[in-house]
Amino acid sequence: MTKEKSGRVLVVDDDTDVLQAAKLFLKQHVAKVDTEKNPSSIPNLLKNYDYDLVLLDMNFTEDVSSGKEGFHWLKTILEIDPSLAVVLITAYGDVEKAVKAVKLGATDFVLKPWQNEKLLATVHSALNLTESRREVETLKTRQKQLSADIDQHYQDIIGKSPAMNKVFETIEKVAKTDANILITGENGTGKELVARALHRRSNRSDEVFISVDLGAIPENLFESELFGHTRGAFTDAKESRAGRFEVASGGTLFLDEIGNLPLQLQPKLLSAIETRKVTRVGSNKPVEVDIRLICATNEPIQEMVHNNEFRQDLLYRINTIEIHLPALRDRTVDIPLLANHFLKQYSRKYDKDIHKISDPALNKLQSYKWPGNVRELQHAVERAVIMTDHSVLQPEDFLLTSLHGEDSTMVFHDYNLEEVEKTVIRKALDKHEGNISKSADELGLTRASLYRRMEKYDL
Ligand SMILES: Nc1ncnc2c1ncn2[C@@H]1O[C@H](COP(=O)(O)OP(=O)(O)OP(=O)(O)O)[C@@H](O)[C@H]1O
Repeated sequence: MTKEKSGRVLVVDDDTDVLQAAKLFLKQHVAKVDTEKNPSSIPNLLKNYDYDLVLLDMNFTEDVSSGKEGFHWLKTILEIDPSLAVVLITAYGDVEKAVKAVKLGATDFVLKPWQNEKLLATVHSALNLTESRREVETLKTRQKQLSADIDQHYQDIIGKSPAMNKVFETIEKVAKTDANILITGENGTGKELVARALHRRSNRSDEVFISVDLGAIPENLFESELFGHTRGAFTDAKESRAGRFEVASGGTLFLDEIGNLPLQLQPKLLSAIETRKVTRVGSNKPVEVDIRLICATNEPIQEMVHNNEFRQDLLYRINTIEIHLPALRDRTVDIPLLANHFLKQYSRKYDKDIHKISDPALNKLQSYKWPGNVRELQHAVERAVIMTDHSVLQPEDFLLTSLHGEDSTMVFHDYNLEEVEKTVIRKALDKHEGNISKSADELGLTRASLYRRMEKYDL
């Protein structure tokens, strides 16, 4: 089977013989070849037709041999389409000018008279370059769109309590610096929301925001997830893979649940932060990375340092600035604000005409302990919006597990072992507010086997 020809080439030269020779030869190898004698037609041609490569003469007769015309047209082409490859056609003796042109953005040059194989090799590599540049552009656009979609769920940070005002002030002060930030707070208090807000307001906002939940990675995969691996580094490593540090380079890396980082990996993280280099598992070659690091934890990290579970030197590195998010029960003035914000969001989403939460319902929400914090409030409002038949939400629309958030009785509908196991796991998770390490400890399981069971029971 013959390979389909690809690549659309425009050749611009005021020598008709050169144009003819180029066309005759190139049309055997690429999809389309257009030729043009007059360089001032270039802008029009680029506007009306799609090209992947322009072969451009350096010297047009009007300004013989100064090459100025060539530079001028090179600049014009790249202004119209910066992803287009431009290969200059130069005479012997013009090499200096050709080098200058490459500095100005030309992809390469060929010397006149050319050897066909050489010309073809240059054309092919220039076409490949255009293709890669365009692929990168598409991927960047796609990635921006995806990030924007994710970010939509993380837009406004709602709050007017003094504690939240302090958080807003700190965000404004530190976002534009590259300082490492540690965000502390219970589950569901908005740590990821704050991390994304910091990224969005930083000088890296056009780059990626990569979030890694260290609480959700099995222990044996930690190292390769963060630092990458080479092919064959371990049994399952069928291909080389970049770690999250490399992927996040240029942007922000958000390490959630940093307290879960195994002690033996902590020196490697410390060294990555200090040297700004990472080494893939199975490799000896460090790769430079440029990241802004934001970490978050819901564990008492100072206590972990005290118990030798977290390295003091690593903590000093990651917490240049610390932002603490208070538990929702400690900022009850924010509850009506948040509840109304979620009410608006979910009435729109589920197309329901609910315009208010009654005062008694708000009182009920304000006296609840919210062990799952804002995330739990968000789900409570979502469920109320879906289930209610009222246009004003009433106390009975909110099903809160217990007004004190600590229901310690265990009720089994039968003694089916799976049912019992599921209930016990759910209770342990509730007790430790979703903290996997603590729940696993209490249940006498490894974190990995707790994850397996949670998956099995859909918890
Ligand atoms: N102040 C706030 N204003 C608006 N929405 C909030 C606020 N705080 C949290 N949320 C919402 O609550 C949910 C949980 O927030 P987020 O994921 O940032 O919490 P987290 O502290 O990172 O949780 P975890 O510790 O479980 O990772 C998200 O949907 C977020 O948009």
